[in-house]
Order: sequence, then structure tokens, then C-alpha cells
Amino acid sequence: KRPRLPGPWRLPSSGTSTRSANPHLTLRALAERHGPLMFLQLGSIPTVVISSAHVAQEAFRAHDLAFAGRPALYSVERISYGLRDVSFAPYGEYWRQARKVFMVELLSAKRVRSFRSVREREVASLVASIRRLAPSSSSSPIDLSRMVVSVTNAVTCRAAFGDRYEAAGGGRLHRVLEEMQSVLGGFCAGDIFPWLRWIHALDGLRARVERVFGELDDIYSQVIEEHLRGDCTSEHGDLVQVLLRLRGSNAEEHLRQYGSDQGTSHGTDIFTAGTETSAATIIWTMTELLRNPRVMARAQKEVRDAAGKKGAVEETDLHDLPFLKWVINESLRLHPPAPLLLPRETTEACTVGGYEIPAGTRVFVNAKVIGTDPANWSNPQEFRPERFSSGGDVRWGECFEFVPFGVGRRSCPGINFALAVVELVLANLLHCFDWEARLGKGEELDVEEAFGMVVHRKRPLCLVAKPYEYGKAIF
Ligand code: HEM
Repeated sequence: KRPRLPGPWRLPSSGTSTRSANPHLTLRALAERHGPLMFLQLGSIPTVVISSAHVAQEAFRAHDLAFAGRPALYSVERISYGLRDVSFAPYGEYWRQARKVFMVELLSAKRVRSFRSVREREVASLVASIRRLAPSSSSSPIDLSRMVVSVTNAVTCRAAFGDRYEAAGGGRLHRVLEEMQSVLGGFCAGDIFPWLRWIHALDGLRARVERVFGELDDIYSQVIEEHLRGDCTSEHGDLVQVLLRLRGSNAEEHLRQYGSDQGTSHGTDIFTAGTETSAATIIWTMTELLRNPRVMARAQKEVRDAAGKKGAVEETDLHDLPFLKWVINESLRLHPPAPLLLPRETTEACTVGGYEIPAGTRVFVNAKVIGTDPANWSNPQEFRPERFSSGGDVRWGECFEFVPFGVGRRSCPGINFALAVVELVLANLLHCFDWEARLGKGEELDVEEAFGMVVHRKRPLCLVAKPYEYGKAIF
């Protein structure tokens, strides 16, 4: 008989069971007591939490397939049209096909390069808006969090839905996305006691999920109608257009079906997995730069030396910014936007560390704990980008000490897409402005987190932007 996995077995009454707490912090505290491979009974769901690089490596090197499932979560199930997206589809043929299309047509290196003009246009418009709001160094602070979500959202939506997506719902999206973050965040009762799902008809969650679903569905329908009418022109070829072409002669019929099925659920991937994560990365990076003036000065010098008098950083300049890349890595290490990745569910039984993990077990990988484990990182809480200076570019997916994009076959397929926009936005924010957080005497810029599927700052990042002298002509 195999030994029983260590763990508290039942979860303490505070912590992961509430929708407002920060589960990765509760799980960190428990892992310190019970170890890096820990069992929890989350309601009626047997759950395993992985909290070290060593265990993650053993689990995913030897049993990647066994860990490739996803649980069917209450809110996600509806918003993803019955788990027909890539992120939450159960492991199997549908997921493989959907991921392949998504990868090839939106996220491959070639496609990501083809969206260069989209990124440069949106970043130029961000810089212009900041200039309008902050014409001089004595202007009031601006809400950078809100502006950055807008830009990452616009880039992703234009790439996926075409240049006219704004007409179809760009304005409404902010409100819907905020509400979606809120309904997807944390664990609801129905996720840990599936027989208790009926309760969400009474506690208001079902109504909120339906409202978000209805709004998103309406936006997707408009996008699809525009494509069918031929109103959508985009020089780069958006995801919906590409699918229309792929489906060939029977295109209209297929697109209508795609509209009610894959197209719409890919929309959910884009909003849940794509835009908020990139925005959170940019905002956490700016937060840490403001808290670490030495690092800010070095990053700004690098960017300004590379772009010179051009007034803006173009994508071709990004190759000359190794320090900025280390800064982004360091920010992803300390503030992975998805600190518990996305939940997994074992598809079959497997053995890790001598313990048997049965099929159907929910699995969390605590990326935040792994990225700050003193066994692998010296002074792990310190923001020190230079720690990435040796060893060349990070080989995502092969480095188990640093897993902000996840691990194995269900790891993030959007890394190229995300880093292209994150780097360009940050480089231009650093080049075109000097930044100041207006704080009281002795006060420090906080790093308090609001928990959701993506972890943002609890309070928006409001900063004073002081235009930099070379930043007149943008693009
Ligand atoms: C800095 C930005 C991003 C971060 C930190 C991030 C992080 C993650 C993480 C942690 C996962 C779960 C991996 C796992 O379970 O092992 C994931 C999955 C995923 N991400 Fe990203 N992501 C980012 C940007 C994007 C973008 C821009 C897109 C697409 C537009 C995207 C699309 C996806 C999809 C579709 C999945 C699900 C993959 C699957 O289940 O097969 N992500 N991402």
C-alpha cells in the first residue's frame, strides 16, 4: 500500500474557499508546513498542490499526459460555450485541433510578426493619449492600469477580430471584461461542491455569469456579422478572416457555425488568457521599476540610447534591449499574473514522489512560490533583473524554477504574442516619459494584489507622467 500524501486534508475555513482571499498565499503557508507535494480536500474535490521546481519537474517530465486535463469550472463552463475554448477544453482531440488552429493562425512567430503594425499603431495611440492627459510635468496622475488594459485588449482584438472590432463592441468591452474577471476569480461553492451548483441561482452568481455571457455573445455576433458582410478589412488578416478562408467554398455556412462555436469560444480564450495577463505584466513591471529607481534608471538609459532622437521605440529596436527583457522576466518571477497557472485535472492515475495521484484529482502548480523559492533563487524577494544576465534567453517550458507561462503540453501558447506587446509598450513608456508615484513622506508604492484568474494590483497604478524631451514625433 502506498503512503498517504502529506497535507492538511481539509482546508482551513479561511483561505481558498472564499472568493475574496488570495489562494496562492494560503497555499504557500500550507506548503511551508506540509511540503512541496501536498494533498487537500477542497470541498468534495481531491486536490494536489505542487510548490517546488523539483516536484514540478518530476510530475511534468514523466507524466505530462496525466496532468494535461482541466477541471470543468462553473463560470468558465458557460462563458466558454461549454468548454469549447482552448484554455478549458478537456484534454482530447477537440482541444488538440482548437489549439493547433489558434497557434498557427494567431500565435505562431510568423503571425506575431505580421501584427507589427497593429502593435505600433496602438502603442502610438497610447503614448498620444498620455500626452494629451499629461501635457506637462505638473499634470495630475493618470490611471495607467486602465490605459494599459485598453492597449493590450485592442492589440489582441484587432489581431483576432479585425480592425473594426471597436465598432462591434470595443467600448463595451472594458465593463464586460471587468465583470468577467470578477466572476472567474477565486473558487465558488459549485467548483468545490459540484452538487451545490444550484446555489448559484440564489446567490446571484448564475445571473452575473449569464449577463457576462450574453454581452460577450452579442459582441462576438457583431464581429462575425461584420465579417460575413465583408465589412472587415485588415491588412494583416485576422483570425476570423483566416478561418473563413480555410473553410473554403462552404465558408459562409462554416463561419456561421464557427461563430456559434469555436470562433466565439476562441474569443473567450483571447479575453481570459490573452489580454489581462499581458496588461498585468506591464503594470507589475512598472510598479517594480518605480519601487527600484536604480533599475528604472538603467532600463530608461538602455531604451533611450537605443531609440535616440527617434521619439519612439520601434519593434526593430527591441533586439537592442537585453536589460528590458531581464526586467520583464524578473517581474514575471515575482508577480506571475496567473500565480497558480490554470487548474489541471489528472486524466489518469500516476505516481509522483512515491505517492499515487488518482485520476480526476485537481492539480495546482504554485508558480509564485516556485519563482521565489530560496532553494533556487538568492534573495528571492529582491527585484534584481541582473540575475537573468547569464544563460541567454529563458527556455520557457524547460526551466522548472521559473514557470509564469506554465508547464508541459498545456503551457501558454501565447508567449511570443504576449512578449511582443509587453516589450513594445514598456519600451515606449520608458522612452517617452519619466514617471513618478505621488506618495506621502516615507510611503512606498504598494504591491497589494487583487485575486482573480489573473492577479492585478489591488489599486490601479496612478502615476504622474512627465513627457521626455525627445518624445515629440511618435512613429
Ligand atoms: C504575459 C502574458 C501571459 C501570461 C503570463 C500567460 C500565462 C499563462 C498560463 C500560466 C497558462 C496556463 C498554463 C498551464 O496550465 O500550464 C496559460 C494558458 C494559456 N494562454 Fe497564456 N499567458 C499570457 C498571454 C497569453 C496570450 C497573449 C494569449 C493569446 C492571445 C494566451 C493564450 C493562452 C491559452 C489559449 C492558454 C491555454 C492553453 C491550453 O490549455 O492548452 N496567453 N497562459
